[in-house]
Amino acid sequence: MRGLEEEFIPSTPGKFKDKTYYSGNRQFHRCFASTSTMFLWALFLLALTASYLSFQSFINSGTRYLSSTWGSLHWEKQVRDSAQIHRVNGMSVLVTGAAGFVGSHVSIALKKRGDGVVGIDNFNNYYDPSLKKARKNLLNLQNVYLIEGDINDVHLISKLFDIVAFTHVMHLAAQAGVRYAMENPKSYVHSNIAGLVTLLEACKNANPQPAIVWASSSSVYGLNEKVPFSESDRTDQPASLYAATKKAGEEITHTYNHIYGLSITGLRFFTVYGPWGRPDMAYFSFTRNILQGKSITIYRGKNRVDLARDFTYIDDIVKGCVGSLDTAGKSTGSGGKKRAPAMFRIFNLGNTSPVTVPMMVAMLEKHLKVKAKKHVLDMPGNGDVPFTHANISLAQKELGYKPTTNLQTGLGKFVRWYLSYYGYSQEKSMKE
Ligand SMILES: O=C(O)[C@H]1O[C@H](OP(=O)(O)OP(=O)(O)OC[C@H]2O[C@@H](n3ccc(=O)[nH]c3=O)[C@H](O)[C@@H]2O)[C@H](O)[C@@H](O)[C@H]1O
Repeated sequence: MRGLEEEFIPSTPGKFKDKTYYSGNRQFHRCFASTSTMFLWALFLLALTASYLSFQSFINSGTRYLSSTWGSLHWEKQVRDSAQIHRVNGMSVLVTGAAGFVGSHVSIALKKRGDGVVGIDNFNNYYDPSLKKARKNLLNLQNVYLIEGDINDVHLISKLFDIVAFTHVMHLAAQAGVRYAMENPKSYVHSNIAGLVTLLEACKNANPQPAIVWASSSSVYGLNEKVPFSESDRTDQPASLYAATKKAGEEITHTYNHIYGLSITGLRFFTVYGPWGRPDMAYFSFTRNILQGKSITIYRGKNRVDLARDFTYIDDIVKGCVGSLDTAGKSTGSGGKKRAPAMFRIFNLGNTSPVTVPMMVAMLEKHLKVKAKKHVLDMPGNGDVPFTHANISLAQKELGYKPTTNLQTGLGKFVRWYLSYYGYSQEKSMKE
């Protein structure tokens, strides 16, 4: 009887011709050979995959570093560099709406004095985005990094707080404009309510929590007839959806202050104007139309009373914003929990000297040296209020706020900027 070994391994290979054995052996060899080949192939494929993956990760890290899209290493570096503080006791500020009128001015003022600034703006087309791009170029010159993104983007906002321990948030991103709310109500809810809440959630979760200064509006005084408007006056009669969303913002921020210990300062801006302003505002569109020889519509209130605004020059508003950041108390929460009561403030930032709309037009005519073609119309029921007038004593006391530019001077500066930016010609004005 052949042993097991004999059965499979011939004593003299090639001599033994047993068919059964031979074919079994061949099968064994085939089987052995194919297993080892497969093993080798598997090893080879494994090595190939490993080297491919490491090459891919090398490529990825290179691309991540070089790419400027958000989340890339290069992007993170730009954000960190821009947030770097260059003065003693400086702050690191996230400015939302930084390509906007007030946002761009505040960002530059902060950066110039050595604070760290990172801007974010969604560059929407409520008015010509090319003006926003031009403001972005100004910010670039001052080394302010401006991210193109929406405050509703939860991932982007929380990523920003992961990268930088912002000490302050200057929240100026909003859907502005009183009358446009009738055309596009949802955009007010999207930016002024949903966007605000997204931002506050990120601030609440941040560690450390930043102090927040944000733009409310004089429009919250609505149909109030008591003048001048004081912060303690009633604000429960908004005349437009814009005003209602700003008032809602005041209530929402109060909630986050109360529950999570966020330090909040709300600023009620009064019809801000000046160089690099918003083309949708009356002083701006009137200038364009006067230069183009087109007529302008001047609204008139009940009983033929002229409408009036407490027009406030941009540099004064910037001082109020910076003063608010400088005096803001720290937020007290951490890990989403309030540790102690935090500061909650609301200030009027106005000029304290209202001017009627026809008077404003007369000033523009003087600066432009062109007569306006005026078309006077009774104020339509579109959300407008007949007048605004700020009492600024609280801001004076707490922030040292003191407006220094009257409308005549401020419009002169605006017109000089307008002409240098757009020129006199109609062709250039079409850029708006
Ligand atoms: O303080 C604010 O919180 C708000 O200020 C600004 O709103 P308003 O004060 O309404 O400014 P603006 O539109 O320039 O109209 C000025 C005057 O011109 C009158 N007006 C306007 C247009 C027109 O064609 N004719 C006209 O007579 C008009 O009836 C009004 O009497 C911001 O836009 C707003 O976003 C918000 O920040």
